[in-house]
Amino acid sequence: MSGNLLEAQGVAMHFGGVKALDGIDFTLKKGELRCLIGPNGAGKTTFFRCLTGTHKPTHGRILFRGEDIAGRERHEIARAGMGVKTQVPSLFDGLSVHENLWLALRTVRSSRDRETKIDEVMERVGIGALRHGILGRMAHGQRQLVELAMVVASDPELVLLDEPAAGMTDGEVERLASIIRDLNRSHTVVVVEHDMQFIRMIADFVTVFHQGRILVEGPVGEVLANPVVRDVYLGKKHAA
Ligand SMILES: Nc1ncnc2c1ncn2[C@@H]1O[C@H](COP(=O)(O)OP(=O)(O)OP(=O)(O)O)[C@@H](O)[C@H]1O
Repeated sequence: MSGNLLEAQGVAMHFGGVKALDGIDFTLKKGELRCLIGPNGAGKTTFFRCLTGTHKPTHGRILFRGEDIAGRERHEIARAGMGVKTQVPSLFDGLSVHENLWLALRTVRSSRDRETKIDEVMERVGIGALRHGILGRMAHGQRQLVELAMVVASDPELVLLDEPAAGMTDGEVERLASIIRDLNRSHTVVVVEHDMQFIRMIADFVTVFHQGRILVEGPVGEVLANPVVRDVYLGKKHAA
């Protein structure tokens, strides 16, 4: 056993002739907050989808807690302890935030325990004021926070967030950044994001994707100052 929570070994994903991923070796330790960044078309979303079971990789292994999950169904991967924000299966627009969380926590038998858990999750994500708000009437940013609360409620070992700051106001982005940092005290977190301002707010360690490969990884300050990374973002030619 390597001691890694997640390990990708030689993961490739081909769509016809397009090599969206071309041999990804990636490791993540328990307790990390890792950001996956890279320019458009770099392969971040494809990698995320391989991790969560939306795509079955063409080649390679994905070990989660030591077990190969590559190609498994999404619900099996979720059950193994991965919480994914883009795929919240049971969000009801006609119900309130409290009602949605109540349903999400139906495996908690005792009503009192369930209420306690709901309060805890709402406080953690800072949505106590939205408790009785109807989901379908909420602004985009508020809804994003509710979706995050649904993921937190399931108490996954690993939280995967795909562009969580997309479409949020500056204030909401700041709040989201502090929620994610707080969440990382108890959970391992992976964030796919191309908003650099947001990356600077939350990241310690980043992995840069480029043309289906990992170009470089390291501490955020070092990586963002790397001239090769800058060139890739500015679209200058670079032989990876
Ligand atoms: N379902 C698909 N069919 C064919 N090609 C695809 C498919 N999904 C992704 N690709 C291609 O794979 C490459 C990587 O795309 P991907 O969406 O993973 O990049 P990304 O880094 O997430 O980009 P962005 O930041 O724009 O979301 C791109 O060339 C894209 O066109």
